[in-house]
Amino acid sequence: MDKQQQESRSSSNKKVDLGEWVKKHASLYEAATRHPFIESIRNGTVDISSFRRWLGQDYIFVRAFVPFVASVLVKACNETDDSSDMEVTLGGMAALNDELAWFKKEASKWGVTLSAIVPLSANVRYCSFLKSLMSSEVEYTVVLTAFWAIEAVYQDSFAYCLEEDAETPEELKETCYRWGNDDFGDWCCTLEERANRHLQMASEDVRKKAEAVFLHVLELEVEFWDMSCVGI
Ligand SMILES: Cc1ncc(CN)c(N)n1
Repeated sequence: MDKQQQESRSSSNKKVDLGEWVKKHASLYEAATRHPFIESIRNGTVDISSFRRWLGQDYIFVRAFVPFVASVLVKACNETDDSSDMEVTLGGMAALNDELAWFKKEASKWGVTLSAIVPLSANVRYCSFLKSLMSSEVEYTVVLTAFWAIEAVYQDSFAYCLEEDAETPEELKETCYRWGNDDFGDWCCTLEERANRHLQMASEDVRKKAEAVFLHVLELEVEFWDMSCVGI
């Protein structure tokens, strides 16, 4: 075995997992999952105009998220022969169909006209980041990490609003339940396991890219919540 092979063998043996990155970057992870907007839902002081802004902007985000998830699915089919990867991503795609219908129903409940929503700059930045990840140049391990991080932030944030001591207003519980429910939590864990498996096999270079993408997702999530709160 030559030196390069030895290096690549030893890097692939190194234990990497997303839980370790969450601990390593705990303050940014916390900023994304315990944001003042989320805290305000949880303690019942949420400003309803902020909630309505979030709802309209998130509908636009989810529409941009669909082609991103489709691109993850294409990479899963091309780059791995493990059917579990395809199944977990396909499950995510199916959930997005319901999610878009849910946004329409919720928008009419809150008097938000979705066709009139103009994407705000934090949303534009996030959607263009998703687009950049759709390039065939971006490795499957990197996009799987991004996919997990994007979903995990919502799961963690909204599950927090459903904890026993939360004072989330009744009319917002359905929103929190959408991402905070246990089934979605289990699905996120499966996605995390798949991503960990690929990170474990990846080169050091790909792991570095995946970690940078994980951090960038957290920053964009913070900006997205900030955007929802402007003016309070
Ligand atoms: C901004 C954002 N991040 C994550 C999710 C969860 N799919 C979402 N709907 N919107």
